[in-house]
Amino acid sequence: MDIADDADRLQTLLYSAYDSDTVRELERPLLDDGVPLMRMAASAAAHVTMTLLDDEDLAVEDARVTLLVGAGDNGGDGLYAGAELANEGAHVTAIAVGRSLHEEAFSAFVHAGGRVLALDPAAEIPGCATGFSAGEAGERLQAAVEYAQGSHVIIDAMAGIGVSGALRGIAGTIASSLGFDGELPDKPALPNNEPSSDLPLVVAIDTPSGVGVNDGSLPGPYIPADATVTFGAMKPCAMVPPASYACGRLTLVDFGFDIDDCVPATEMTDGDFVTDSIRLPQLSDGKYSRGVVGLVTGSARYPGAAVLSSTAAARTNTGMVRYLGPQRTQDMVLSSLPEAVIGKGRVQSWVVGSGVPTGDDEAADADIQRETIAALLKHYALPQEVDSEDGDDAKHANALDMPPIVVDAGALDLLPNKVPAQVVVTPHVGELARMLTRLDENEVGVDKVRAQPLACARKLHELTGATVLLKGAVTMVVGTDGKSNERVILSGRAPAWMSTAGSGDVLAGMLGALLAQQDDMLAEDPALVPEVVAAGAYVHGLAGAIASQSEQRGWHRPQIYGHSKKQHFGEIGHPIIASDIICGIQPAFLQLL
Ligand SMILES: NC(=O)C1=CN([C@@H]2O[C@H](COP(=O)(O)OP(=O)(O)OC[C@H]3O[C@@H](n4cnc5c(N)ncnc54)[C@H](OP(=O)(O)O)[C@@H]3O)[C@@H](O)[C@H]2O)[C@@H](O)CC1
Ligand SMILES: Nc1ncnc2c1ncn2[C@@H]1O[C@H](COP(=O)(O)OP(=O)(O)O)[C@@H](O)[C@H]1O
Repeated sequence: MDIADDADRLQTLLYSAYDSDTVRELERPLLDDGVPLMRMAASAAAHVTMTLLDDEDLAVEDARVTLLVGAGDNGGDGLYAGAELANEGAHVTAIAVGRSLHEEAFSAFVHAGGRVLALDPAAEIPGCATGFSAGEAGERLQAAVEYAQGSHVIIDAMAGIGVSGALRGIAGTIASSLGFDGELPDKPALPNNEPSSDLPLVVAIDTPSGVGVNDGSLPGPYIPADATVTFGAMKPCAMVPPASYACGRLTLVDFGFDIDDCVPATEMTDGDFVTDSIRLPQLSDGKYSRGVVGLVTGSARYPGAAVLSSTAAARTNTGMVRYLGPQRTQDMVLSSLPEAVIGKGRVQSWVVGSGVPTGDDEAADADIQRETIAALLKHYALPQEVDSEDGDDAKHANALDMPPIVVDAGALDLLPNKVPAQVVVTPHVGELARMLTRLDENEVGVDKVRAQPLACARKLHELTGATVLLKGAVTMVVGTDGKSNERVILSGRAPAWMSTAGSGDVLAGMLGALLAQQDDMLAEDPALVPEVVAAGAYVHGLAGAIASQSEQRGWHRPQIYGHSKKQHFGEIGHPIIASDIICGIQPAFLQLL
């Protein structure tokens, strides 16, 4: 990545997340130069807290603040932030959840008038009572939880990027008492990630304690935040659900990390990224060179999907759509889309399975669409073993030469075990759980996919080689970077109004169209597949946002500390049906080009 100037660097920071090891490498040269990162981090966290108090019309001198403090540097940030708030007149109490505290931050905190309550009987914190009995420890814990619940703000500094696994011990008990354990974060989908007005407000230091920092999972108890102040660069938990839903409003404190040679762990699409994936019509173009999409979608049982997917494909900057299906769906497609061509012919991409029954469906046996799809998908099967026999090499070459294909809904259970990267599978969480159960031969429940969606999408990519698009409020794409590494690109553009029947059929058609436009480039460079697919999810989300007149979205980029403008009140919008998303496609292109 070549980041030409600071504006480009900031733009990259806003849409990239780096894993904790990378962040530690990035901070090292600054720490070696004596840059006071912890003081800078703490100061930003204190300011964000004061802004939140101000928004709630609470004077800082009247505010009761509870700090939950771990023994590491995350706790150090919290204590310095607490010291600044105490110096401003707030009443700040630190609850120590570990056996020690960051020494200098602790003394700054005490010097500013902060109080400390230790919960671990074996704690060694100068000036704090230790060595109490188990019974007294239980009473202290209960008192600490009640105190925190009764305060105006909780600053969560129990653990940041140094956490390993699920929160255990006192930190785990505090998190399950004040937050959630086993439940996913949920709240009304509002524009601008509005903090709730319920007290206490929760400000997380760097990351909410208990979330999977590097994969956005929720391995155990965690405390959802109204605001998270994160340092240096985002970590994946700031953009990958469900952890991203627990971060609330994000503020990024830019330390000036040199990210030039760093590969992000996850990237989020933005409008500029998407514009690069759209092929503009050329002077010499004809309908065939602009891309022809072939669709085997809809069925006697679910005919509407044929119309939604074909119309969406036709509207997404393509030369032509060819439709294959039973007489009834053909008639329906033609009556909504007279431009469609019925029957076989050359295509630059396929879309299969939307509105087709799955193998478990009683309508599956009699469904001719499944037969057509199964026959087509056989051409994409790769040999399972690397040391293949002679015939397998030819099969391998044929599979690689096939046009890109979007495998949706009822076609997912027909996917061969190993396929090339131009095969794009588009499950929602339930479908992903079923696919993993089939391919991994272990029962994978929907709850597991909900708690660890990125890990599950990665697993499916690893098992099959397919580019995986997992649908949700934040849609995740896991594909290849072309050098045998994986690339994760997310899109959080869609408003929650888009969770409506047929929305996924529209997405499948749009993806097919974008892939058809780029088919020659994709064959040369499979690393483009996840880019084009994530761009498709973004355009789909934007079309839905335009249709629903909503400024709500699955993910909001962070505010850069010190650069933030006051947020305007965004429009929540109104309900839509999937056909409305198709009407939003043209204005979405107008906005992007
Ligand atoms: N990046 C930057 O530029 C800057 C980073 N900075 C800050 O440093 C933070 C990283 O600090 P860090 O390395 O000290 O680790 P940290 O997050 O405090 O966690 C360690 C503590 O957590 C505990 N613990 C661990 N696992 C646990 C579990 N499962 N359940 C329960 N407890 C568990 C562990 O306990 P132990 O295992 O020792 O018993 C220990 O007490 C970073 O997030 C940011 O805030 C800023 O200061 C400035 C610049
Ligand atoms: N809460 C949400 N916020 C934004 N978009 C969502 C949300 N839930 C689902 N979506 C989007 O709606 C679409 C639903 O697709 P799918 O589940 O396949 O529905 P269907 O099968 O009815 O077409 C996906 O593109 C998904 O990303």
